Amino acid sequence: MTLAEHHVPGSVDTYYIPNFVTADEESYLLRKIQETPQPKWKQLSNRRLQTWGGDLTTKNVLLTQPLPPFICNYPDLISRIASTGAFDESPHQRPNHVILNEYHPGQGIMPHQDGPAYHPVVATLSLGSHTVMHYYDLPAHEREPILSLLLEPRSLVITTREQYTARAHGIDVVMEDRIRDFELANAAMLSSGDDGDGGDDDDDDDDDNDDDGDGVGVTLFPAEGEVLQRRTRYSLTCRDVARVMNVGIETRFCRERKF
Ligand SMILES: O=C(O)CCC(=O)C(=O)O
Ligand SMILES: [Fe+2]
Repeated sequence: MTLAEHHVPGSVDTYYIPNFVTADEESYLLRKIQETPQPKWKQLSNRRLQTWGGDLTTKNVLLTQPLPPFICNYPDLISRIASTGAFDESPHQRPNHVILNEYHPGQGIMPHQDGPAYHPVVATLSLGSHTVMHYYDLPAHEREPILSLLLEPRSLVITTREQYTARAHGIDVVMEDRIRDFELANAAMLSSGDDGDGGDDDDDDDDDNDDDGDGVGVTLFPAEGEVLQRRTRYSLTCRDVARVMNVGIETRFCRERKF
């Protein structure tokens, strides 16, 4: 696979990979996430989150902690992300920091930028539900998005360079997404015929669009017409913090396992 094959048409520095993890891997990851102890969660006003890989100091140094085995060993998510080539020019050639966000239907994240602590590449895996991610020119408030992507469950979206440094991104606070309200830049890249229920699917072909000619897989999720009801979505936002300080004993960013 080359990253270029997954370039989102009309975008700057944005890549979309459907079915980056299998339905079985998704179920496993969701179970592991449910099993994490309550105190690991940080409650924010409109979502809750966990931080894996360590905490950032006020000077943007990562005090490294080991990443959980369920993103290093099985599935080998970190290596799989590294193998896309997206992190080839980042300081550690792979993510060393992951934010897990949980969004219930009706929750989202205000348009924002991810800031200077990270090398300007972010890879985000969606689990459990779709969402629609909007990208904005700066300043972001009260502007129409310049790019909108439907992020399917199990998909990976990668933004790099200018898309990272010169734009904001956000998720609307809505219970359902009216997919015709936005031009979805990745419409022709979506998987199809996949009911998203964690069962086995036979559509491993990334280019397998639906047949109705408009490129949007309208039967992907419980959908009435062109409205996609949101379910609870978990996202893993994976990035490389340039400056690290090893405070633990195991700080090799799960580099050693090869599959
Ligand atoms: O949930 C997402 O896909 C985006 C999360 C995000 O933008 C962040 O954590 O900075
Ligand atoms: Fe962000």
